[in-house]
Order: sequence, then structure tokens, then C-alpha cells
Amino acid sequence: MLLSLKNVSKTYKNGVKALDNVSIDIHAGMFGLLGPNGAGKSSLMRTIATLQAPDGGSIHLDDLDILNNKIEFRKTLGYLPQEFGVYPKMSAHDLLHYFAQLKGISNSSERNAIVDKALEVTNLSDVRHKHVAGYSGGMKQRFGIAQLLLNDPKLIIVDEPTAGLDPAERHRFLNVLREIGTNHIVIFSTHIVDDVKELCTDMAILNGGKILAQNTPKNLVKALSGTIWKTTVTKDQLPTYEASYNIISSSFDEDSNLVIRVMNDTQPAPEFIPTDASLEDVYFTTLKQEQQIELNS
Ligand SMILES: Nc1ncnc2c1ncn2[C@@H]1O[C@H](COP(=O)(O)OP(=O)(O)OP(=O)(O)O)[C@@H](O)[C@H]1O
Repeated sequence: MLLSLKNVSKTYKNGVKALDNVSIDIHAGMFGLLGPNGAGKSSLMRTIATLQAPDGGSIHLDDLDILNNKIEFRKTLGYLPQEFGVYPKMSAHDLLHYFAQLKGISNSSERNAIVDKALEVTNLSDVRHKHVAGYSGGMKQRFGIAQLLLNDPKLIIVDEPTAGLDPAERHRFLNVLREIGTNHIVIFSTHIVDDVKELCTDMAILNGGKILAQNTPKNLVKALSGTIWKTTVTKDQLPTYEASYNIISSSFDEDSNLVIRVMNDTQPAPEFIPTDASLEDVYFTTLKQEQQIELNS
């Protein structure tokens, strides 16, 4: 299974270029689309979901030209938007049966099996008779997944599902995605680096509507190996270090020391010690390099 985008661009009427010549191949498994607010993630998701037309480019799911075969494509698509509707006071069980009927699954034993499976995969079997309207944020997100699993989609698109979830709910939700990611293409957008680190077999970093990097999280981290250094500084020293070194990030450690991380091919100064590269380093250096290219152009 392969989703292939070639030169996909989108400029909104207000002149914002949300997608700038995006070309990317996405295989079965969990694909993480990582980018800051306004990067173009939702625009890309909506475009792949055929909810908005790009100005140019093509998108194929295997041999199917999806932009010219929307109806056929949508039968194989499960899309969970960033914000989805308000639910009526109906139980998850009844609501899923209702949606399954709308999707044309009229045979009741077939429908029972499909609904039971969707509830099981999303870990909602125990709360199937509770009203969805009263569910927590995380349960609602999982219900959204249960709903899109009803028609056994090949491609699942989930737009920033972990935003606003507490750590336990986030963990539960990521586990559900991990389970369905084994036999579907799941594209999942987030601005949380840890989501991608924990979950994805392939990833891309998007900013300014452009794909800045694509690879497995492991390979991206490996590419930075040997170039990341850290040292502790005082708050007063920070501006001097900022002026002299390529600081990727700064944060406080468990002893409340301010630790800076720097990218450099060789040891920047004697006080720096080498440290393992992280996916966060990859994310920040990629965004920073892009910023520098923009400034120099
Ligand atoms: N319908 C629209 N009309 C005009 N501009 C838009 C529209 N939708 C998005 N934009 C702009 O396009 C750019 C990309 O937005 P998009 O929502 O795709 O980014 P995002 O990465 O999903 O961000 P967020 O995480 O904040 O949702 C932003 O500058 C946004 O303001």
C-alpha cells in the first residue's frame, strides 16, 4: 500500500501559501507529521482527505488517482478532523450501530461483529452503554477512531488527536493508534515530538507548507549522532552563549540548572560534553536550519 503525493500546492484566497510543492511517499504503518502551529498540517490532511482541492499536484493511493476519484477513494478513507461534532445523548453502542447503518451495513449480525470489534480495538467495550456526550476528551477521541473503523478504511488520517489529552489518556490513545497502524496507513499530525518518538515508523517535519525532512525517527536521530553537546550555564551567561554557539534548546535539569544543547561537528569549547542526539534535537535543528535559509534568501 502506498500513498504518493507529487508537487501538491495550496494557496488560500488570502494569499497564505499553506502547501508548497509537497512530494512525499507514505507506506503502511504509523506516519507522523510533525510541525509547529500554522505549519500546514491540517491543510495537508484536508487535502489528502479530498475535503479541499489543491491548486496543483497529484495524489495516488496505489493506482487510484484520488483527486479525480473522490467518491471511490472516500470509501477507503477514515478521517478524524481536529475538531469534530457534538454528540447526542446516545450510548457508544447505539451510536455506532446508527453510523454503521448509515454506512450501508444492513445485516445485523455483520453489524454486531463490526461494532463489537471497533469498541474492542478502541478499548471502549466497558463503557459502551454510557452516553458519548458524557465521555472524557480521550474517550471521545477513541470513539472517533471507533467510528472511522466501521467501514474498514485502508487509509486513516488523524489530525492532532493528542492535543488537550491528559498523559494517561494520551498514552491510551497512542496505544489504540499503534494497534491499528499495523495493517493500515495511519497519518497522524502533531506538534508533540514525543508522540512521534513513541509511535511512528516513518515521519516528516513540515513547516511553512514544505516538507523539511522525511525518514524513520531512528535514522533522523542517527544523522545527528556525534554533533550534539551540552553544558550548564547561568541565566546571565546565556546571552553570551547564544551569541557564540548554535544553541538548539535550553531547559532546566532536575537540579534546576540551566542546560543548553548545541549542535557542532566538533567540541565547541572545553566546558561542553558530548550527549546523545534526540528527536527533539532533530526537530529544533531542522526548523532552525530552515529559518536560516529563509533569512539568507
Ligand atoms: N481556510 C483558510 N483560509 C485562509 N488561510 C488558512 C485557512 N486554513 C489555514 N490557513 C492558514 O494556512 C496556514 C497553515 O494552516 P494549517 O491549519 O494547515 O496549519 P497547522 O499546521 O494545521 O496548524 P495548527 O496546528 O495551528 O492547526 C496558516 O497560516 C493558517 O492561518
